[in-house]
Amino acid sequence: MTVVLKLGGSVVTDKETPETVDDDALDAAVDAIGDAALDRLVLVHGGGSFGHYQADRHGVSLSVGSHDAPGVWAIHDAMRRLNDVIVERLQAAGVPALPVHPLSVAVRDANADLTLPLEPTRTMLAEGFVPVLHGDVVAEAEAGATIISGDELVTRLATGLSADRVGLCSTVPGVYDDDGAVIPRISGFAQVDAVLGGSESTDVTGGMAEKVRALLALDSPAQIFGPESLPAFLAGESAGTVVDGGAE
Ligand SMILES: Nc1ncnc2c1ncn2[C@@H]1O[C@H](COP(=O)(O)OP(=O)(O)OP(=O)(O)O)[C@@H](O)[C@H]1O
Ligand SMILES: C=C(C)CCOP(=O)(O)O
Repeated sequence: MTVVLKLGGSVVTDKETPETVDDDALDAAVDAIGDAALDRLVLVHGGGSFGHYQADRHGVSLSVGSHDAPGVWAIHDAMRRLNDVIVERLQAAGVPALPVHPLSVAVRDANADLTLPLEPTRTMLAEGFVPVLHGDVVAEAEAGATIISGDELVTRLATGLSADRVGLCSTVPGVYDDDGAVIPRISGFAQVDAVLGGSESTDVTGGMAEKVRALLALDSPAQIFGPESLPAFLAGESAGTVVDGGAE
């Protein structure tokens, strides 16, 4: 059973304060992951107040690249430092976590199509490690370097590793409808187009709308849920909103 789980940057950082880890939220997530002790778990984390802040500052986004090496490095460095904290906390809780930095392995061509070699992640999994990837900057032909979101990594990993379960843990308990109630199941974008806004704070990768779009493109159902439902997701229960594009 292969599980791909993204810890939202909004969950593990204080998104309003640049480069600040939300220690309590991260510790709670790490405890849940440690308690679940899953066999084949791949983790991805987002940028929160680390990557998005730096990306905004240096004018780099999913579509706008940069050739400014110090700027590109500042974005990567912020993400790497957040990744360091997450890997260290996981290891301290007994989880055999190791980093996989997308900048060093992934690339986009001149059409912005992504190549993400999965061998490092696959081999780590086979050897009993828990690979921890993160939203990052990647080299892009004719554009310098652009952002890759944690959500895009999740969909690539889910497909490439034939994941059995996919979860996005965000700050909200699921995708809200017009009345603020959690929608139990989304099977097509038209169903939610009107209610899906972007993220409330600095977020260069599109917030909830892009999450739903990305998950709808998967073959298997995925779940969007809040931190309170992380133990349930890890236990194999359904949590938050199920996004099931295969049912379309
Ligand atoms: N209909 C909706 N239902 C739920 N959340 C919504 C909706 N529309 C917009 N949002 C916003 O989407 C946010 C979640 O997206 P965001 O990109 O911040 O999540 P994340 O993955 O946790 O963070 P990051 O992108 O930093 O990793 C919520 O905090 C909320 O403000
Ligand atoms: C902004 C950067 C570098 C990463 C974005 O990843 P996300 O928070 O998953 O959208």
